[in-house]
Amino acid sequence: MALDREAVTRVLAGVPLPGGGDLVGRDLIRALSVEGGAVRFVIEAATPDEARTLGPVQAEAEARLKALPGVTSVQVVMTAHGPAPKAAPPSLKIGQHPTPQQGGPQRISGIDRIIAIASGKGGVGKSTVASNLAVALAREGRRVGLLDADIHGPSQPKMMGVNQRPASPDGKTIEPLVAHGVTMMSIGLMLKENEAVIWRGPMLMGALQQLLGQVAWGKLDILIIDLPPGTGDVQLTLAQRTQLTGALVVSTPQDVALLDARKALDMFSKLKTPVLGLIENMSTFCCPNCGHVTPIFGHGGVAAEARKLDLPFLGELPLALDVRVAGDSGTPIAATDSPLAEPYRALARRLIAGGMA
Ligand SMILES: Nc1ncnc2c1ncn2[C@@H]1O[C@H](COP(=O)(O)OP(=O)(O)OP(=O)(O)O)[C@@H](O)[C@H]1O
Repeated sequence: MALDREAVTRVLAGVPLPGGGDLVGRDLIRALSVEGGAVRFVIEAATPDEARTLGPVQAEAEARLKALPGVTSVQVVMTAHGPAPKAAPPSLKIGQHPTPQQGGPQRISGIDRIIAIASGKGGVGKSTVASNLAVALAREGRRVGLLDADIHGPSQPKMMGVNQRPASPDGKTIEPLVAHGVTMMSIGLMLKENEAVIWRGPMLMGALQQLLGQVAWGKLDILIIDLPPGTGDVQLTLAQRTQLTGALVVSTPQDVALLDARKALDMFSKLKTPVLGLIENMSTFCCPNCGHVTPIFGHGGVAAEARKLDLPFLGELPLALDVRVAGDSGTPIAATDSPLAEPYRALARRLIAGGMA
């Protein structure tokens, strides 16, 4: 039987909690995703203290899931409401409380434009678009930065093929890494592998502020920010503190993804962040064997939505096995000579022509 959310939920419902009840019954599971054999979710504790007592529960849940047939990997993140713990956050002091900021959103010196890549729903390919667009823009000669701000599931280190810990010779400035011509930084590079993230609210804002302000980005034509999916703290903090050129919203053509994309669009409108355009990912599926093209998710939905909302439609990106394989291998397809690099090149050129990159 194929692995699915129900099977995973059943296992989690069997993991007991110290004070009675179980992980599912007491509603502690958030953002559960099951992709192939990869299971990811967040355990949301009420307080940082409770998060600490749930350590053994997290380990038990991981062990039980790993024993479930079909599971190849389990990634669990712990979050907590309430005041952030006083204990030192990860090294290089990423994750400190934010410092007060006078005035409204600010520019980052040396960076001409900042574009956030957003999606309403997880798993629609936002990170894939961010990395490929960054590489395609760099191939067009732009000076490009890529900031992975997806605190709960940073995927850019894997997609861009980097895993070194960034250096901080002076203990204050963080030196970004460079991959495929792109200057990059990810919150994932600052955390130890499997380290539980128990930041919420202020700590999260502090971490983001540090990544924007303490990373030695140098001179950039454009900084691309890969946001977490949805409409949460990171999006809010970013729009309130940083002068964004605008946001690009990625969606698949399915109604359910579009429904969530509308929520993201509504959030940007409330935050007064211009939406520069919509992108349809997984538009059509090109069979790697016979070349036949199928609109698996009902191609054209995002273009129609863009027309309806009077927003620019910036392009369609096909669903293709090679795109995923390239992302998994650390060399985005846009960095290769594959014909599948073409739609990303076209997107990059379109942004450059429109003065957005
Ligand atoms: N056009 C595409 N063709 C094939 N696979 C794709 C494509 N776009 C994304 N994928 C694959 O789908 C999965 C999810 O993509 P990705 O991580 O980019 O999505 P996301 O929206 O950033 O997800 P998350 O919400 O987890 O941050 C990845 O395995 C990725 O390789």
